[in-house]
Parts: sequence; C-alpha cells; structure tokens
Amino acid sequence: MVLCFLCIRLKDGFAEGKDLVVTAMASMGEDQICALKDIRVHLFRFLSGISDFLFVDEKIPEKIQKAAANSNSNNLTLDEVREALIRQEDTIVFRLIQRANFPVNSPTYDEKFASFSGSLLQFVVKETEALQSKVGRYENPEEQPFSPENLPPSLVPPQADPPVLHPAAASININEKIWDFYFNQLLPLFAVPGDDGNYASTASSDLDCLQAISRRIHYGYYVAEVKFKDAPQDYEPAIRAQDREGLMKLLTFEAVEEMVKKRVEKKAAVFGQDVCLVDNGNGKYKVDPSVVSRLYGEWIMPLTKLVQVEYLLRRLD
Ligand SMILES: O=C(O)C(=O)C[C@]1(C(=O)O)C=C[C@@H](O)C=C1
Repeated sequence: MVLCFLCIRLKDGFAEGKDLVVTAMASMGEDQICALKDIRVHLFRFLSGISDFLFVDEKIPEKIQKAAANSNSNNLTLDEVREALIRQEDTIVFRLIQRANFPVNSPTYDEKFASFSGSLLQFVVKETEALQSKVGRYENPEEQPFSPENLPPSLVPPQADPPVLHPAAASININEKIWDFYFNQLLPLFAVPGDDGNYASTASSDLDCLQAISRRIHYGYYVAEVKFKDAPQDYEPAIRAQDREGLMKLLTFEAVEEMVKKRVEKKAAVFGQDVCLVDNGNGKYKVDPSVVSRLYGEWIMPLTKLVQVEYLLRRLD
C-alpha cells in the first residue's frame, strides 16, 4: 500500500516535470521510509523497476548472488559475470545519449550558483545518494557512493543471501578517479558547448552516467572473485607477493578487451542513430560511437582492472 502510494507520487512528480530531488523528497518522507522497514522482500530491487531515475536498473547482481549461494560458488562462471558486464553496456550507452541531450550547461558545476554550499551537481549527488542509501542502494557491494561522508544508514533489512565477495570489497571505492575522468576528459567529448538552462536535469543526468559507469567498474570485484576461485594456484603466489604487475598480467585478456571496444562502438551507433522515415544516409549519431569505444578503452576497462587488482591484493586477508 505504502509502495503503491510512493510509486504514484514518484510518477506524478516526474510527469509534472519536477526535478529529481524535489520529487524524491516529496515522495518519501521519513515516516514513509520507516514504514517500509516492515516490508522484507527486496524493496530496493522492487523500486528499481519503478524509476531508473532514482535507482539501479541492473538485476544481474541478484542472479549472481543466487548462483553463488546455491553452491560453493562453482556455479558462478566468468561467462555469467561477463554477460552482466555486457548488459551494463546498454545502460551506459543510453545514459550518455540522455546526457548528450543537454549542452555542457556549466552553471550546474558553479560553486556559487545557489544558496546551498557547493555546486548544484554536488547538491544533487549528496541528496540523491542520501535517499538511496536509506533504501538500501549501498548494501550492494558494487554500488559505491560518490559522496560517502555522513551517508544515512539503510532502513531496509539486509538480504539473507550469504555474501559472495570477500569483505575487502567494501573498502575499495575508486569513484574519485571516475569523477575526475568523467568531468575533465569525457564530458567535453560528447556534450556540446552551450547553456539551455536545464541545470537540474543536467545534474541528475550526470549522476545517472556516473552511477552506471561506477557500477560497471566496481563490478570488477565479481570478475576478480570468479577468476580467483577458478585458478587459486595461479593467483595465490602473486597475492602473497603483493605483485600488482603480476596480477594485472594474469587477469588481462586483450582479445576480450578488443571485442568489448568494438561492441560498445556498435551499440552507440545503433542506439544513438537519428531515425528518419527516409534513410538519407546522414550517419548522424547522438553520441559519437568512437567516444564510447574510447571511454571503454581508456577508462572503464583499465579502472575495472584496477578494482580487480585491489580486490585480489586483499583477497587472502
Ligand atoms: O572479462 C574479463 O576477463 C575482465 O576482466 C573484464 C575486462 C573488462 O573490463 O571488460 C577487464 C579485463 C580484461 O582484460 C578483459 C575485460
């Protein structure tokens, strides 16, 4: 009942064109969040189906959690984890396309833009993550916050499934690096210069991109765990020697990386083409497919590997 009410208010809020934070806050007062404590069935997952503005839209981790829980994790295969990475490509490409609907909109990032301290972007990130934390987003290991200071605790009961990952995963958050490359290198490659005044939408769209990219990169925990379980005899000596380079070599598959870059380039071309009734062969894309390939080749895959190395270095602790 409470959930239905919440969904309707969320939908109405967006239909009225309210901005993300206002809608979320208006929809979920503290009382409602507390009332939701009694609903024990994966509230977070349920809500994710309602609004991908607010919550994650990937359900793969749950499948992976189950596969691993059903046995001593031999069920969890590298193919399954790679399948999850492939599905996340779609989310990333679509979110970039969404962000490309707006120009750069630099006032979004201006620290003196409004009466709150910091930029509009920082405000949206902090407030959105606080709400999402209350409904359990950060109970999922691959979800790492960009504004981790003073996050409120989850009000949702923890999932009963036995954990798949080594607890060290929780201490690995490389979002500062993601934030840095996204704003300083990637954004200027696909957002056109200009200002259309849509600052709140721009900020929430940036956060959507950041969260999808961050989830994909921190998914490296699962990739590393599967690789370790598949061949502990290969990984243990390098872990004991704390040999970063050795680990990096062991977990790198260049042929797979080439395939990934080609596939995401193709996805960006297919998902982001201008559709006309008459094919005029203009070949105009909403986001340049070569930028998406670069995103993966220069940042996403190297950082996913960094997460894997960091995880493996702590895997025997
Ligand atoms: O598929 C793997 O084996 C991964 O480790 C994932 C990944 C990637 O980020 O896509 C990273 C490193 C490999 O070299 C290939 C691909």
